[in-house]
This record gives sequence, structure tokens and C-alpha cells, in this order.
Amino acid sequence: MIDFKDVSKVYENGSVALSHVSLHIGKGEFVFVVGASGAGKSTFIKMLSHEELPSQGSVFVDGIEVNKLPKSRVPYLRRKMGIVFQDFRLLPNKTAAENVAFAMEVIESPRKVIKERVRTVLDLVGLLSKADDLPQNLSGGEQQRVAIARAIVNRPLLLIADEPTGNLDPDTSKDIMETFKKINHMGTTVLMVTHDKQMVDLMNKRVIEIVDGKIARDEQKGGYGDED
Ligand SMILES: Nc1ncnc2c1ncn2[C@@H]1O[C@H](COP(=O)(O)OP(=O)(O)OP(=O)(O)O)[C@@H](O)[C@H]1O
Repeated sequence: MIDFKDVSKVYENGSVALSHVSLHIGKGEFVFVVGASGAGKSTFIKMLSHEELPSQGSVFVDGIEVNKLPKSRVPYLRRKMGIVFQDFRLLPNKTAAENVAFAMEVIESPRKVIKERVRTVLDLVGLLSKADDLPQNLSGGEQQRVAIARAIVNRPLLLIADEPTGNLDPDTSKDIMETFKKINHMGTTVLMVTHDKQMVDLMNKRVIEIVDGKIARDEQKGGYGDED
């Protein structure tokens, strides 16, 4: 699903964000990416969506060599992934259902399919009863559920989450994590950047730790580690 082959990233100002990273993530895995602030986690994720390109090495997603992809094919690559952010990023003047539907409208899905699929994913994340509510009338956890529904509505192979529980309390975070687990069990590969030690320790999944742009640890059924 994901392959990094000796990937380094040096930004224009000389910051070394990734240094000789090689790894493989298989289809259907659930992987946490942890590490201190500035370690290179966001850069790692940006390599997958072609938001940043490596200075050296190759990045493969579902057989596509991302670093060689022409700009015109980037939307095709991005359709393979759904992304969830810490700050939800919902459209404030659209309801929960409309926010989710929007992700299908932009790829011109037929209206009937949109209607059915939006209901299915809102049901999956447990928010069908709030389909017609605006984000401002939803709790943080509910807003994040809408964001997750939006990220999966086009059935991506890969779900990327960048600090998805960063703004949520521990109980809500636990519920959100259960939702990711459910989506993973349905076959979607999940890659999650987090500082949430409690969640990583609880989930008992693969943990990749980045320190100063290098993979310092790659452990199956790992914990968060010592640093905070
Ligand atoms: N656009 C950029 N231009 C220059 N340097 C950058 C850029 N983006 C990141 N960096 C640098 O690259 C290094 C890795 O940054 P990155 O954002 O990937 O870390 P991170 O682990 O995601 O941090 P955080 O947990 O704080 O989000 C840092 O030294 C950062 O200052």
C-alpha cells in the first residue's frame, strides 16, 4: 500500500525534515506515527498526497510512484485517500449531511448515489440523527465524526488522520478511536499521527516513531514510548 525507499526531505531553508526513511505499510494496516514536535511527522504525511515532494528517494502509494506523478494526475492519487485533521475543517454553512455530500459532488457522483452513500457513512459514524445539523450545533466529537464520514465517503484505500483527537477530551477521543478501528476492520488502511499517548497505548497497534527525521522505532503492537 505504502512504500518509502530511502526518502529524504530537505526544505529550501535547509531544514532536514526526513532523512533516509525506508518503510512498508501493507493494505489494511493500522499504523500510528509518533514523535516530538518538529520530528518530521507532517512531512512524512505530505509525501503521500504529493503536497511535498522528496528531495531524494521514492514514495509509492498503491503502486503509484508519487514523486514521479505529473501534476495533472495528482487528483487521481488523492482520490485514493481521505484525510482527517485536528481542527475538523467543516464548511460552517453546510449541514453535516451537506458537508459529507460535498466530497462526492466535487467528483461529480450521481445525486442518487450521493444521497444513499451519505446516509450510510453518517450511520457508520453514529451521526444519522444529526444529519441536518450545522457544525456549530454539534460537539467537537460530533464534528470530528462528520469529518471522518466525509473522509471515507468516496471509499478511499487509505485514511490519514493528523492529530484527530488533539482537540477532544479523553472519553470522546476513545469513541473517535473506536470509529477508526471500525473503518480499519472494513479494510481501509489507517495512518494516524498523534501525540495521544493514552490512545496509542490502548490500541496496541503498529507504532512508527520518528526522531529528527529518522525512523527511531517501528514496532508491531507498540506503545507510545517514553517521551511526551
Ligand atoms: N515548509 C517548510 N519549510 C521549511 N521547513 C519546514 C517546512 N515544514 C516543516 N519544516 C521543518 O521540517 C522539520 C519537520 O517538520 P514537520 O512539520 O514535518 O514536523 P512534525 O513532526 O509534524 O511536527 P509537529 O508535531 O509540531 O506538527 C521541522 O524542523 C520544521 O521546522
